[in-house]
Amino acid sequence: MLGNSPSHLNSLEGKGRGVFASHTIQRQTIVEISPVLLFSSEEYDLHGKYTILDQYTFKWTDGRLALALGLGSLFNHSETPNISYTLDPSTDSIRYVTVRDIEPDEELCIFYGHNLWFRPVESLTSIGPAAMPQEDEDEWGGLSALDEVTGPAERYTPFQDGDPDEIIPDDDLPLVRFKPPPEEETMESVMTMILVQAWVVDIFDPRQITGMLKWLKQVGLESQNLGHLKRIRKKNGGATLLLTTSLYPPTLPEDFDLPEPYKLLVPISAALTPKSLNLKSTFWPTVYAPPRKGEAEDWSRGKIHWAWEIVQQILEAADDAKSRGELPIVAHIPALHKKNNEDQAPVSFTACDTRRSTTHPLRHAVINVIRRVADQRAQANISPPQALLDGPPVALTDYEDTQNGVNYLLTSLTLFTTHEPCIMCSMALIHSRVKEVIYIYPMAKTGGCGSVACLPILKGVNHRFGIHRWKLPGDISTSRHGIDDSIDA
Ligand SMILES: C[S@@+](CC[C@H](N)C(=O)[O-])C[C@H]1O[C@@H](n2cnc3c(N)ncnc32)[C@H](O)[C@@H]1O
Repeated sequence: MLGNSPSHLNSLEGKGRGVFASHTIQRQTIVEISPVLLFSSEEYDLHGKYTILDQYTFKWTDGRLALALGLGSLFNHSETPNISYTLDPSTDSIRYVTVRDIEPDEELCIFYGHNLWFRPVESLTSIGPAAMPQEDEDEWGGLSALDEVTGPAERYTPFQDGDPDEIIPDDDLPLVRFKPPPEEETMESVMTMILVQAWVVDIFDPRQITGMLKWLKQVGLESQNLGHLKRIRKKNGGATLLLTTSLYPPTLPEDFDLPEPYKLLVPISAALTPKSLNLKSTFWPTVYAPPRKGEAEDWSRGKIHWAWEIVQQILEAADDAKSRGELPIVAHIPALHKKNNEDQAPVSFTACDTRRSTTHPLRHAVINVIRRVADQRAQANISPPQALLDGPPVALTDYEDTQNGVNYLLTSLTLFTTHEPCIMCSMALIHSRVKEVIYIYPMAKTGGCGSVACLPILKGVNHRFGIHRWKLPGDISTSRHGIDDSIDA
């Protein structure tokens, strides 16, 4: 270690030399500025790629090849880097900056890209060969053409071992929860709440109620997402039974001799305050669920593992989008399970931002992915079920137009996105009733999920969704998915 230098070299089994912190280093500290040696691709093809330098060279901003001097060539790779780096063509140098606080003797690592030419020591428990580099996509090293391509690397994924149901404490999570200020459900927000159309049926003989509740269970209607509403409303000695909020009424069991079901407007969410309970219950008996202090869903090991994999996938998809000339913004909705049909393979949706290729200013990744879900739903709903065909003729388009709530496309679903959604996209997510949003890069000037504004907590907005920022891979300004911070994602 030289003088007061923040870092020093050391060796690690399986990695060779690496750079280590000499003392505690704070987040956002420049730990190294390495001048680079630049040489042409012809020189590289003729000589460089046949030498050890091949493991240290990478593509410079203008297509030439670069070798970092100083410590720059000695940072090892990590999937969870604590150092980000910026290429500076004006000084032909690279700046290395810490992305979080660093402990003394901790190794300082950067992220080389997804196409490694070696197996990282962290992944040695997994089976299969390491991936080969692809010249155009790699940011670091391994630029020589290789003899055979052996498939993608088995990625090292934290949280994959151990009990998947174990709840992980917030401090150990790879993400940060957005904590909205405490809220009160005001009369105004209750008045602007959105109601949804539901099918109900009158039951005149109270002895039939138990039988009908059993029937709901048998046909799977009981498990529908209506936990915020009571099932039965008492009426003139009889009762009205809430059946479903689906587009079409269910076919009722014949042995009960019930009248035709009809539609009613019912609240879309539980009541947060006694006042809203009174109001909502005038539409339909509603459950009272005042928000518990600090209420937030726990993260299990299994859920983090699931999310981790998806985060890596969308980062790769953003690389792809970038290589096609699009903005490197990707949104993904995993595993859309069809209700009451568990045999159906889960469907997931991914879309990237296509503003550039379509020259259409609204083709944001989030809007594109919601559209995909809508298209899929539209296809699934193309023909009316038998119950409707048996009834009086109804024009399908009129029928759909009158259905409040059929457009709640993302109920119970999580949306992943590389960049914090802009205000337009955050509003679209509210309309779609998404359950939670996980984004990687905050957008300080345009983000609608906590940066510039937080749409789901605005007055008059009647749907809340959870917001999480993934802690990786660090600062957008130095990331490979960096975009102009005035662009709305
Ligand atoms: C740019 S050099 C880094 C410094 C290198 N460790 C050394 O001693 O010269 C890249 C090489 O380091 C090794 N390396 C870097 N990160 C690694 C990791 N996570 N696991 C195993 N080897 C790694 C690989 O051999 C790779 O070709």
